[in-house]
Amino acid sequence: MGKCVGILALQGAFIEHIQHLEKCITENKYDLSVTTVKTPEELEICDALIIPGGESTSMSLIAQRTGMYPHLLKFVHDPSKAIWGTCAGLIYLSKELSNEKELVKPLNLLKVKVKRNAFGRQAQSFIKDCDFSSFIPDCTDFPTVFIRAPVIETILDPQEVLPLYTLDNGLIVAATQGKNILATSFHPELAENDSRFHDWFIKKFVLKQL
Ligand SMILES: NC(=O)CC[C@H](N)C(=O)O
Repeated sequence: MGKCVGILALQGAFIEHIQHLEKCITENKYDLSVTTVKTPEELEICDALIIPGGESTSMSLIAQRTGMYPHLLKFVHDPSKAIWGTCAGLIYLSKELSNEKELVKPLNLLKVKVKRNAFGRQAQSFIKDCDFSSFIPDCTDFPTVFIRAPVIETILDPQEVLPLYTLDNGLIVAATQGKNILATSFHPELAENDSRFHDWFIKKFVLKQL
């Protein structure tokens, strides 16, 4: 039976992730299914989990109030699962927050210290063409969306966490940990009609073909 990719749907931009994944599955005939995850039963059937962008404070509070927190904690710490956090998802996966941390109880997985809203507020959001060809073949011009984005301020375990993409000013905005964890401070799910990032995630982290 094919693997199942879950998208945490407590809060935030989960629909866009589903649309990209379904496009990749249809176009490449991957033996994969996609499901939203709001309950422990939905999480149980997943081999991978994407934690979307949104608001990490809200996501954290909802996870605690609905009783999902311990289930998420167990799932993301299982090394057989593929995990990807985008923006608020990156914050929620991290071990340490350097600011605005009062109401967030993170999943304590990604061995980094993260700064929330590192580029300022909503008005300072931006889209930038980024060259991801060092890890996605021929992807030199990915329309990369940053919305009140965090940055990885410190890598706490350089043996395990590798920077994947760094902006010209030296800020780390994407990283991997081991072979199963990906974190991006930007939103590949908001790239219109461009599913190259999702396709790479499927191939490298879910199907482990790369
Ligand atoms: N686009 C986003 O996911 C924003 C993240 C938000 N600024 C937070 O701190 O949770």
